[in-house]
Amino acid sequence: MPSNNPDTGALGLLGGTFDPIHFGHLRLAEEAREALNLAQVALIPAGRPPHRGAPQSPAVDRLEMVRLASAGNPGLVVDAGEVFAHSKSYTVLTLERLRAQHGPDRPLVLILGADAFNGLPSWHRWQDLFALAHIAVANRPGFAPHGRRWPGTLSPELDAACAGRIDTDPTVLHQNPAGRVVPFDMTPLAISASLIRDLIHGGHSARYLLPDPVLDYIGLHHLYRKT
Ligand SMILES: Nc1ncnc2c1ncn2[C@@H]1O[C@H](COP(=O)(O)OP(=O)(O)OP(=O)(O)O)[C@@H](O)[C@H]1O
Ligand SMILES: O=C(O)c1ccc[n+]([C@@H]2O[C@H](COP(=O)([O-])O)[C@@H](O)[C@H]2O)c1
Repeated sequence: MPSNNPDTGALGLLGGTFDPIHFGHLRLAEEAREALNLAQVALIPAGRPPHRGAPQSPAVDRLEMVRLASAGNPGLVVDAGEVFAHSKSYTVLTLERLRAQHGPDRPLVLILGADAFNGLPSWHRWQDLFALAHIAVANRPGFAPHGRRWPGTLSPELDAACAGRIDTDPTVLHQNPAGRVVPFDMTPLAISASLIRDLIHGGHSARYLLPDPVLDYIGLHHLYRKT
């Protein structure tokens, strides 16, 4: 039986630009926590995401929106270790920090949407990620893997790196601290931060795509509006 102790049980890690955080992120975290029996999921807003331009909203606002979105859910915690750093938010460095913090035995589970997982071979020191954490991959509308065809659609290098690591039984995540790749299904939600930014920029409503307190914060701070 996996431990749900918030200090020792498997810890999920969901990094993102969160510009802004939305229900796609929150359901990803919540469904991962439930489906994979994670003790908690840490939301880790990126300061300088490596593979895209600078976020539209300042770090302080994106962090506050993540705090507002996760408030009241003891299954979610906020990790501000990346968001104010001046260096790029390389996941391998964050995993090294968290591995040192939590010790060699605690299972760490990096949670990725299918789009992020497909891009893994372009990440900094990506092959080292497997020694530091497990990887759990969720479906995302518009991005190919998984279901019955997965992992047949992976790029050859990702396919090779995942060989012998893939398991559909999430209990493996609790038997080792790192190294397994587990696909899981979440409620498909075709929500993206860029859609929300575009709606607000165009003067349209983004209501019901993200939590009301986050939408209120966006309004109060004039984020994503036409200048
Ligand atoms: N609707 C969704 N369903 C599943 N996974 C998602 C969804 N939205 C975001 N994710 C995942 O959350 C993580 C962080 O995503 P990110 O902060 O880049 O959000 P985004 O909505 O993709 O942003 P943008 O539209 O600005 O690219 C990634 O692993 C991504 O795959
Ligand atoms: O480590 C890398 O090279 C790397 C490259 C691209 C993305 N990431 C991380 O993946 C997460 C999602 O990134 P993004 O750009 O889709 O918001 C976020 O935590 C980023 O820091 C990490």
